[in-house]
Amino acid sequence: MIVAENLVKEFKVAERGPGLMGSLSTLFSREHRLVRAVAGVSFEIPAGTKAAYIGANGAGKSTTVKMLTGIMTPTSGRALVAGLEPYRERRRNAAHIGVVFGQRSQLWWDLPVPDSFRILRRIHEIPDAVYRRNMALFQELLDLDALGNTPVRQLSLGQRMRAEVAASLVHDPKVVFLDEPTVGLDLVLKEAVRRLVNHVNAELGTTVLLTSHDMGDITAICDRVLVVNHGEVVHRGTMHELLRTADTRAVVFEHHGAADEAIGLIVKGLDGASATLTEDGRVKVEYPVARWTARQVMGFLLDHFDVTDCVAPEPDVEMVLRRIYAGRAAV
Ligand SMILES: Nc1ncnc2c1ncn2[C@@H]1O[C@H](COP(=O)(O)OP(=O)(O)OP(=O)(O)O)[C@@H](O)[C@H]1O
Repeated sequence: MIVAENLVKEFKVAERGPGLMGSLSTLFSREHRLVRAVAGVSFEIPAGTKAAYIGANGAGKSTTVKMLTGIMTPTSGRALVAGLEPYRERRRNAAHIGVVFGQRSQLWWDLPVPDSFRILRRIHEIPDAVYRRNMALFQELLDLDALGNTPVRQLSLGQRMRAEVAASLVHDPKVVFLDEPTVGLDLVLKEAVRRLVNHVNAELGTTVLLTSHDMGDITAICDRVLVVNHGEVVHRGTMHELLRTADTRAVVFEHHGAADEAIGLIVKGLDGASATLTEDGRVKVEYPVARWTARQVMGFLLDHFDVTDCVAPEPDVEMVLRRIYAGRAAV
């Protein structure tokens, strides 16, 4: 449904000297450098998939999404969304995609939210039954009525984002691009947006591409993950596969005996491992996977302690991503 084939986007940026004179000379300068925001990205997202497109600030996510939504033309390579090249066929493409861009609004700035929806209904020629069904769903989950007749420009960020997410879905698009869709929302509304996106995906098979720094959004919505770093995709797969790239694993256990003695013994016996006391009085062992297998660590614990309970928690997704962003892991 969404295909990126070796997508590249370069920007020509004027070289700027220091200080005010530097800024002024930029106006006349012929010195430019090329910024490679997206450096040959390829991926395929099948219909009905909910994919996360994640990466550090400046990694090239928004630029990729701008090419996929037709706002920008690639320097080279090709994008296909539901069979169309978005930047060549912007109007046809707009009919079957929905977009939320944190900073850009698809609503009419000087009009109240209900007016924007009436206009969108006309533009997309949305059948009555579809419009009514969707507006009822948005009301139930996002309480759009509460936004009243305030012009969009006077809404808070969170209020506007509720309307933006609804507007992106009002015409039953085949594909929805969500760039930071829960920014500014409180916990209850974040949850509502996640439910809405999951609902339309389950009911209508809507393909979702989500860009977010909010790990809660990613784990609650996405079944696939693409991680981009310095303009290139460095990981693709399921969330589980992403977590398996962690270079440390953890085991948390309870035992009959003193925790501080256990901690000392573990640090001595398992080279490179750390052991800490958890808030609820259990011992957490973190070990490098390059040095120890789970079997060896479990064997050590069972040999040395009278273990009464033991769990192996999933690696922390933020820790895994920090490592990838820092350039120490490319999968
Ligand atoms: N119009 C532009 N002109 C020049 N450089 C640009 C332009 N747009 C983006 N860039 C540069 O391209 C790189 C990628 O930017 P992009 O906005 O795609 O990153 P991002 O991954 O979406 O970041 P964030 O998480 O901060 O939103 C950055 O170095 C940015 O400065």
